[in-house]
Amino acid sequence: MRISVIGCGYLGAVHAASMAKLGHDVVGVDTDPAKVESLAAAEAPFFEPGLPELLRESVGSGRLSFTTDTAEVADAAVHFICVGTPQRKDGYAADLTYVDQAVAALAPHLAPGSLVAGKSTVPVGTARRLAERLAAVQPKASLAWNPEFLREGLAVQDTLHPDRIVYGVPRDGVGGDAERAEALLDEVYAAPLAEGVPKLVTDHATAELVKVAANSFLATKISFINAMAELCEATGADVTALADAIGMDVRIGRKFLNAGLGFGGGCLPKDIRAFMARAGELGADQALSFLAEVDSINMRRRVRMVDLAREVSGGSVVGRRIAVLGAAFKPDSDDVRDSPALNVAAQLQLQGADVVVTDPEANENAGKVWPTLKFADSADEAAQGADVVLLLTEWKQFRDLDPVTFGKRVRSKRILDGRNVLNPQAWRDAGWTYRALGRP
Ligand SMILES: NC(=O)C1=CN([C@@H]2O[C@H](COP(=O)(O)OP(=O)(O)OC[C@H]3O[C@@H](n4cnc5c(N)ncnc54)[C@H](O)[C@@H]3O)[C@@H](O)[C@H]2O)C=CC1
Ligand SMILES: O=C(O)[C@H]1O[C@H](OP(=O)(O)OP(=O)(O)OC[C@H]2O[C@@H](n3ccc(=O)[nH]c3=O)[C@H](O)[C@@H]2O)[C@H](O)[C@@H](O)[C@@H]1O
Repeated sequence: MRISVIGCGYLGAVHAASMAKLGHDVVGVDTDPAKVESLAAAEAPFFEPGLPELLRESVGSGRLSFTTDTAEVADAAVHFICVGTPQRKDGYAADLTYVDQAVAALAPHLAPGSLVAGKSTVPVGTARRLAERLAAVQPKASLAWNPEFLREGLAVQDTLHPDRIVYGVPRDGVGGDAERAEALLDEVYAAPLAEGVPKLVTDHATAELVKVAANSFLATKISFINAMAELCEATGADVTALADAIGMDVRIGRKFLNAGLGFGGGCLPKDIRAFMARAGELGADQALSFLAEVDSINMRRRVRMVDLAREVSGGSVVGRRIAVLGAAFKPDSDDVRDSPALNVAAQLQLQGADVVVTDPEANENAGKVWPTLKFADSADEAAQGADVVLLLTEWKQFRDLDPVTFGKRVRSKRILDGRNVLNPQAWRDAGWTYRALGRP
């Protein structure tokens, strides 16, 4: 089947390469010529485990190509919209400029009977609005919403073997032929469906809501445990033991109960804010008022980490050498969008600390956002002469640090574990002052 993928960033590049892996003939479209050039040369423009191998295989075999010209995808049967929907600069709402531009560029090239399948995360109601616009240009095309649930760092595996596949198909006469939309998506996802991945078919609005509801639930789970961490800090209790204990209840589950510096990235923070903004537009703002609390609990963790760094530095960080381990918003990614680690590093620098950051993959991206920070190639190099070390992104190489040998690098053995991943006893036994969020 011939497929186009419009927007080849963290989501689209992986989707395009994975669809080619499933045997489809795929063309990726992006307005960024440098990204297209890199992908066309089978080079991943960002770090994502497994993506380089997929690109090499499918670009090499000719099943996957990339272009900046939307006209080249006119013969595709299904067009996936994967462009960005960032937070608007003037508030919480999602910026739909890229979605609107992508659909406007695509519409004149749509073949009768083709399907536009939105994957970008959008405010509820967007699919209907786009369907009305498409109908005016190519009434024989259909539009579905097919939200994506992949996690960065595990994106290839999540795309090829998802937990579920959701189709939002036209149900009220707007957006074309529901049966055809479902049949085309079934053809796209024939391999995972044959593996037994559950499929849910619903209307546009429900599919749009499923995506933001899922991300809101995940964000709420993280902020819940971080609120418990605040209580633990006030009482001397241990949030990691608390999470283990409540997580053993199968109704609760242990996943996404890792307390620490909280959530960041290009999705959870902006998605909960866009959801609140949309609820407000719909006159249902009260329904989501709890998400404002989820957001503020999350942002408080960053402030708390800066306060802790100041506290262990004797009341001020001015002139202190601080080594920050991690810049990406999570391990196994080079993404620094709304990264808690980078935010803390920058706050400490603004307060007068001499900050050296190291991240196995994200130094370059972090340097573009905060060019005044210093960067090191390894934890050992960053820690040279440090007064305090902060572990803020839990890459394996940081989790595995040996407190004895690592202790030889620093000036003062003080470590703040922003992700609760180190063994406190082992670090204390090696002479370190160990502090963490939500742990005594
Ligand atoms: N990153 C992730 O893990 C996931 C992202 N999503 C959603 O997917 C969407 C995309 O997210 P990311 O890939 O992270 O963003 P991104 O910023 O990495 O990629 C967006 C890409 O779209 C391109 N683009 C912008 N306008 C275009 C146009 N008119 N035509 C063609 N290309 C255009 C940009 O150049 C960029 O390469 C967002 O709505 C996001 O919420 C959903 C699930 C997972
Ligand atoms: O819409 C999206 O883009 C995606 O957003 C998240 O995926 P992602 O942002 O890649 O990463 P997560 O693994 O969800 O982590 C998000 C943030 O939460 C933090 N986190 C996660 C889990 C936890 O227990 N504690 C915690 O602080 C991570 O450090 C990270 O900063 C969702 O997990 C995906 O299902 C969704 O598709």
